[in-house]
Amino acid sequence: MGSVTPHLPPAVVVRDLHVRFGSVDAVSGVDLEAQAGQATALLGRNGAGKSTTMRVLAGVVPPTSGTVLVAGRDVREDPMGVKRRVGYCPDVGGLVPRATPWEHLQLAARLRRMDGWEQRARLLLERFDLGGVAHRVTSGFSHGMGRRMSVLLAAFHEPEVLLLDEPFDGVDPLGVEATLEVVSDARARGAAVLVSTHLRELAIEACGAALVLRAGHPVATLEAAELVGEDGAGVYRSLLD
Ligand SMILES: Nc1ncnc2c1ncn2[C@@H]1O[C@H](COP(=O)(O)OP(=O)(O)OP(=O)(O)O)[C@@H](O)[C@H]1O
Repeated sequence: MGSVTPHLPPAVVVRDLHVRFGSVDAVSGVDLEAQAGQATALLGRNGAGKSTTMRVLAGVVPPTSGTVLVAGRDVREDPMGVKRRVGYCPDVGGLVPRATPWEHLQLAARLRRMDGWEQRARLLLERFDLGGVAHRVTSGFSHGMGRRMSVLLAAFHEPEVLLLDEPFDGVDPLGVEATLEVVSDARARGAAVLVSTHLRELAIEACGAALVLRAGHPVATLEAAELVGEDGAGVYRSLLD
């Protein structure tokens, strides 16, 4: 009998997710599966429900209803377990204004008991062109510098599931390149990656598949190839209208 590859459960499973804030239905009926080694984009206009979905996956916002499993943990039953297994770059905030990049990485390493973290910290800081400001408090950072630092911090501990919410927003080409490398490295070591963005072209570069949301509803699941070029732009526009 030939050898059989063991069937791994998906790293992320979302079934019929609903999130309601008062009278606002932020997310309505989202289904999603992400496998280890895959990157999936969450695409959609402002207010489509991308960040809310990411916050649920990060264990920060509880689902109103539906099932959400991240790295085998149920976000409702074990949000701390989820937080331990993900790396989350929120769409805004996430950095301590009075701490330096080095202090952020030092604290993350201590909390996660990472050995020999200094070399990886230095490498990532150089990759994101933050080596020169490693010891400057982040309160003075530009928007793009803050974005780059948030992506770096999310990926630093090599999480099972990497969640990047608007990682390209206001980021220069070098930062975009570094972020694409981080996504590619994470996939290569078997992490599942989710990238929320409204930038179709960067979603295609970073991810193999995309879930398009409109007003909280899932409207299509596409292969990245279906979104390429003029034809892809047309497909995307038609999904948003
Ligand atoms: N804490 C909250 N309280 C009330 N409404 C909220 C809250 N968070 C999100 N919403 C609403 O939920 C909807 C989805 O918002 P969300 O931030 O998830 O969209 P998004 O796709 O990430 O948008 P953007 O591209 O602008 O970041 C919007 O109508 C928003 O106003």
